[in-house]
Amino acid sequence: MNKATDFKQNLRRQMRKARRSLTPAQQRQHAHGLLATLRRLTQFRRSRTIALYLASDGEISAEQVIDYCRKRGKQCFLPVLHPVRHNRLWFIEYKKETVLTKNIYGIKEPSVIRAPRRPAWALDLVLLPLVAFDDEGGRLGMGGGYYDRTFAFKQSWRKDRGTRLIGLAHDLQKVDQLTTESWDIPLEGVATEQRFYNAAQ
Ligand SMILES: Nc1nc2c(c(=O)[nH]1)N(C=O)[C@@H](CNc1ccc(C(=O)N[C@@H](CCC(=O)O)C(=O)O)cc1)CN2
Ligand SMILES: Nc1ncnc2c1ncn2[C@@H]1O[C@H](COP(=O)(O)OP(=O)(O)OP(=O)(O)O)[C@@H](O)[C@H]1O
Repeated sequence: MNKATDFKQNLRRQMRKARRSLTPAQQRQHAHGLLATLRRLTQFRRSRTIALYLASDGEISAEQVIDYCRKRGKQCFLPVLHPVRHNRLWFIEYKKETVLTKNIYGIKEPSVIRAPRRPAWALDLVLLPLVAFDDEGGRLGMGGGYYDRTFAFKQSWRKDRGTRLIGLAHDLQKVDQLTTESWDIPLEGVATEQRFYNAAQ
């Protein structure tokens, strides 16, 4: 294992532990603050089709955001591990009546049978879970490369077009600078319970 990989693994372990150590009261506060941050964001206000996630492992909860979106008539989608294409995500609409099942990581996701899917590029906004971030759009995920592979098409497109990618995190998950890999897809910014870190120049 090389030095950079070692560094990433250690950072993952450290950050996952830190976010899991938050108390239920802090988690609730952060979830509430996150919605306030997003409501101030033009990119969020303008989006009609939004992908979110169901939190696990201490991730900042997006459920208040989901409730808000539904009230505002925005369509919500959840990532589902692609049943055939290795390490890619599908996005399935998440309605009140959507049946959820646990995936191989124990994360709840919509059951794919007969569910309407949406290709990644046809979403207005994707709110991504992450393990660590910096203020230049760098993102460290769980290590599966799911989001990077799914959004690899963005690298060949003009940067200012198509699906917008914004990370969601607890403010404590911020680091000075992450080393970026050739396959990393940069985020436009990261929203936390405290503020929005804008990475777009
Ligand atoms: N809430 C949520 N949903 C998500 C993601 C996420 O990060 N958060 N993903 C973002 O990509 C995808 C799932 N990716 C994941 C990748 C690894 C692990 C994980 O727990 N890995 C174990 C080792 C698993 C193994 O046995 O191989 C670990 O690191 O402990 C979880 C989710 C899609 N859905
Ligand atoms: N576009 C891609 N094509 C092929 N392999 C890729 C691509 N993107 C990432 N990978 C591979 O996926 C693996 C995991 O990548 P990385 O550690 O950056 O994941 P991550 O961003 O932390 O995870 P996730 O997106 O699932 O939260 C790497 O070994 C990398 O080689």
